[in-house]
Parts: sequence; C-alpha cells; structure tokens
Amino acid sequence: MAAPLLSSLCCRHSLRHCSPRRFARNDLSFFRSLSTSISSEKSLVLSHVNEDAGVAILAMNRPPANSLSLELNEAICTSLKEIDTNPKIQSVILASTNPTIFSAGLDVTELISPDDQRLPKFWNSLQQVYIDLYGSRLAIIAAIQGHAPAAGCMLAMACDYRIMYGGGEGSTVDGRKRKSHIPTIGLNETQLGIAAPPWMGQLLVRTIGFRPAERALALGTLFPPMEALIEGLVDDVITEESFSPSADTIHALEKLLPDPIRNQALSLVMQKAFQEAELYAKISPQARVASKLVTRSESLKDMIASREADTEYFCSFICQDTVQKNLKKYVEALKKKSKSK
Ligand SMILES: CCCC/C=C/CC(=O)SCCNC(=O)CCNC(=O)[C@H](O)C(C)(C)COP(=O)(O)OP(=O)(O)OC[C@H]1O[C@@H](n2cnc3c(N)ncnc32)[C@H](O)[C@@H]1OP(=O)(O)O
Repeated sequence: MAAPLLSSLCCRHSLRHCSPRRFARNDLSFFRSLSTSISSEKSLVLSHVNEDAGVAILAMNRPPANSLSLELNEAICTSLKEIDTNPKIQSVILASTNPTIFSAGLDVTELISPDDQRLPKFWNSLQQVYIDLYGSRLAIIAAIQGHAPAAGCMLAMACDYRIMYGGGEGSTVDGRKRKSHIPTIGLNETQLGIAAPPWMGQLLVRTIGFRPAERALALGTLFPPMEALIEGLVDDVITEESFSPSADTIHALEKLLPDPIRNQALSLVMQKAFQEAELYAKISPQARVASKLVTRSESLKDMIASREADTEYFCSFICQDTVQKNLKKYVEALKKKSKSK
C-alpha cells in the first residue's frame, strides 16, 4: 500500500520528488511517499488499531520522560509507517504511556559530548519524525496529557489537532484520582542556551502567528493549558467540567488501547482525542489529504530541501564549547531537581 520511498528522506532529499505538478494532483501519493523504511525497537512505542472506527493509537513508551533518542525517533517512524499501510485507518492518536509527560523533547544526553557518527543520525531521525507526522496522509490527533517542552511541542504541532489536559486539583488523568498536575507546552530551547532549529521555529510561527511566536521563541515560553489554548498552540483543553464522556467512546477506546495503557480509556483527554479522530476518519480521505496539501506542502518542501544544511548546522552548533557548557549545566540542574523530589 505504501508508495515507494522518496529515495530515503532520512539521508538526502531531491526536490524533483516534490514538483509543484505533483502537489497539484491533490492525491495521496505525496503523503505516502514521505514514509520511511527505518527499522527499530518496537517496544519504545505501543501501537494498535481499531479498524471499525478507522482509528489507530501510537503511544510513546520510553520511561521516564519519553525524551526523544535516536531509537525512539526511529520507532515512531516505523510505527507510523505500519499504520499508514492499513487502508482502513484514517486517523491516529499520538499519545504517551506516561500520564504526566507527553514528551520531554530531545534526549539531552544525546547532545552532551556526542559521538560524531551518531549525532547526525540522531538529528536526521528527528527531522524524519517531523516529516512523517507533518506530511502523513493520516489525520493525527495529539493527546497531550502531560508536559510537552521543545521537541515534545514540535511533535504536537506536527499533528492535525491538539488536545491538552487542563490540570487541576484532584482531577483525573487516567481515571484515577491524583494530585494536581498542570502540564506545559512550548519551545523552551532558549532556556537551555540553544535555539530551536529554523523548521521548528517556523512551525510555531505557522501555528500561533508571527509576533506571539517571535516572543515565545525568544523567551523560551512554556505555556500552561489555558494560555496555550488562547495562543492557538492547542485546539482544545479538557477539564472534568468541560467534557462528559460517553459509554460508547469508552468502549471503543477499550478496543483500541493496548493492554499496558487500557486504563487510559478513562482519561478525558483520550476520550476527546478518540472522538476527534473519529470525526476526521469520517471525512473523504482524498478531500482531507488535498486540504492538508494546501497548507503543508510548501513548508515541507522547503524543510526537506534544507535538510542536509540543517544537520550540518545542528552538529557544529551543538559541538561548540559554550553550548556544551550550557547543556551540561542544564542536565545537572534537571538531575538535581529530580533527585530532590
Ligand atoms: C540547533 C539546536 C537545536 C536543539 C533543539 C532542541 C530541542 C529539544 O527538544 S531540547 C530538550 C528540551 N527539553 C527540556 O528542556 C525538558 C527537560 N525536562 C523537564 O523540564 C522535565 O523533566 C519535565 C517538565 C518534562 C517533566 O518534569 P517532571 O518533574 O515530571 O520529571 P523530572 O523529574 O524532571 O524528570 C524525570 C526524569 O526524566 C529525565 N529527563 C527529563 N527530561 C529529559 C530530557 N529532555 N532528556 C533526558 N532526560 C530527561 C530527568 O532527568 C529525570 O531522570 P532521573 O530521574 O533519572 O534524573
């Protein structure tokens, strides 16, 4: 079912595959052609399909924080590709097995004293995750129950719809009562002494608009749920007051969710994500994909064209002494904070 690869986007990309004529055809082939053939460690993501509903789940599963390592990036791409080959599936819920962290962004340990063979591969794998999500023929719904800083926010922005948990005292995240948890989302790179790469920064610009993005990028702002909603960074914020679950949705979710996260059928965010996924799955795929091409093809084409230069820039930037110093300090502070809990 999946069309031939675009001469492997993970290495090199040629614009001839993305000619304007091709986009004009408004078919599914552009999105299919963005698939990859990376093989990976599957347990880093849990995925499953509910063919009756036309919906799949792809849950990131890399404790403790779903930080994006080379292997997790590859696993996301592989899993998405598998889902893509199932013609009965039109929507995917991108979620996390961790109820308080969606994804902590890049695994910062990948950036410290990096191996010079692995670093470009690592960056390529992140670019590929973006290309595969943003350019997917599937409608992808982000179920953001927990924190989504930096590349975690990028994952959410690359989806078609974003639903965030609103937090609050005594609220339920996975159906059980727990203490207050208020997730945040945003591109906080400047807080680490680094800058978001151009394609990630531009994705924020396209999502929330030029001036708000300019300020948020400079300050490295992490938005709590309601602020994220007001800015347009997420499409919906779910609290117990704002959403009433239906028995049918819970039943369909129980059919969809793999064993280790079946209890998330009781999560309001997951329930809303499922309803949204069903909504997208009911639209004619040709029409839905054609409309996605209208808004996404140009920026994807640009990103793909500058991919190699982006990797070169990233590798040389990360290896600078001051950047290494900043990153080491940041990781020490992160570890100290975690130990002091
Ligand atoms: C041209 C250059 C472009 C570079 C682009 C960069 C994009 C990026 O994505 S950079 C990464 C940015 N990510 C962050 O700044 C997030 C850091 N993490 C946090 O702020 C918090 O962990 C959290 C808000 C996500 C969650 O807080 P919570 O209190 O629930 O958990 P913690 O106790 O802080 O963490 C648990 C555990 O996870 C480890 N960890 C957290 N984040 C990362 C990470 N990004 N990489 C690696 N490891 C991470 C943390 O150290 C804890 O581990 P230990 O218990 O073993 O210490």
